[in-house]
Amino acid sequence: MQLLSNFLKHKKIDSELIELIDTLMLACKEIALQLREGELSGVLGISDNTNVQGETQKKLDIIANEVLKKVLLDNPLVRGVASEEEDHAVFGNPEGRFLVTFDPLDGSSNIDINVSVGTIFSILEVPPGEHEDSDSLFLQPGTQQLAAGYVLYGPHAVLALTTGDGVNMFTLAHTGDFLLTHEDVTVPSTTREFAINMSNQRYWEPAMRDYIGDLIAGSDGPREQNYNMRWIASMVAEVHRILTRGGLFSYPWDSRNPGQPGKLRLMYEGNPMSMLIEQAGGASTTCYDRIMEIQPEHIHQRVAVALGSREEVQTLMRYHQDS
Ligand SMILES: O=P(O)(O)OC[C@H]1O[C@](O)(COP(=O)(O)O)[C@@H](O)[C@@H]1O
Ligand SMILES: [Mg+2]
Ligand SMILES: [Mg+2]
Repeated sequence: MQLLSNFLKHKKIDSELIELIDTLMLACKEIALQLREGELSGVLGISDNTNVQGETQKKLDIIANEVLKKVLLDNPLVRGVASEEEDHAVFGNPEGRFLVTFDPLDGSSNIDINVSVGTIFSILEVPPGEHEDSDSLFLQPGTQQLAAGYVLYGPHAVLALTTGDGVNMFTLAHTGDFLLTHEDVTVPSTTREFAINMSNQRYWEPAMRDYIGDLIAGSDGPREQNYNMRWIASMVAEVHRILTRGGLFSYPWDSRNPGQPGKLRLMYEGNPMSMLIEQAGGASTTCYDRIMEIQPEHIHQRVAVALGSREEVQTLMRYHQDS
């Protein structure tokens, strides 16, 4: 089985990008180790802090964030990083070529119950020209991403990676190497499985209520077939399932926070997951528009998300367009 860096060299990926991905994986391996020890290393539970989005930070949110920040900023290729857990972007080498955004630990409500969590990342290039260090360097649409991926810390740790030429998966071996385990992953275009937090149903737009209502009606409704439902409350695990066997995942706008486009974050969750899903032949939208074409206005911007098997996402969009 091929090593991650050999595979990327073989694919003729830019050597600096390979070096950056290797650096990211160093951090993810460290996070995987901390997670493995659980209660034994005293890393479970909540901290006394809240992040910029007003969410209580788990101890492991902070640890994962610190590991990624340190390892990445030690690499001179990195100009700066933006994290879900930091108020503003943090900068390293002024001559660095790359910008990295990350959700250090996605699905952190699952840590204490020993259910899968993950690190989601996106790699951008510093735009041409002279720029001061500021959040605005990161405000590029998802179409500008050079690479994106996640490491899912499940029963085994697995990296899903795209550098803009398909999606490949690598499993973390006991030797500490990521080895190629799935090449050219594709999302089936149709599905009978959906993932959404049904407890928010009464807050959704009528179009979303109608769409999900028709899935639930199954063979007795207009879709004339039965659908199954999953909700892990860990986007990284839901996307991994979709990359593995298809499906539809949505965290839509809801009226609990009417002024907020959605719960998930554009730069740390929406864009990287959209790039992976699109590169695997799926679709990723806000229910109305392609996520990767959104021009971000601030780094912590939120977004409504509906992604997965292409034909099912198109059906969901038709419900919204017709409403
Ligand atoms: O608890 P809810 O409202 O169902 O939200 C679950 C969603 O929130 C998230 O946990 C948000 O990510 P974080 O854990 O990084 O804040 C997603 O992974 C998941 O899809
Ligand atoms: Mg998250
Ligand atoms: Mg998180």
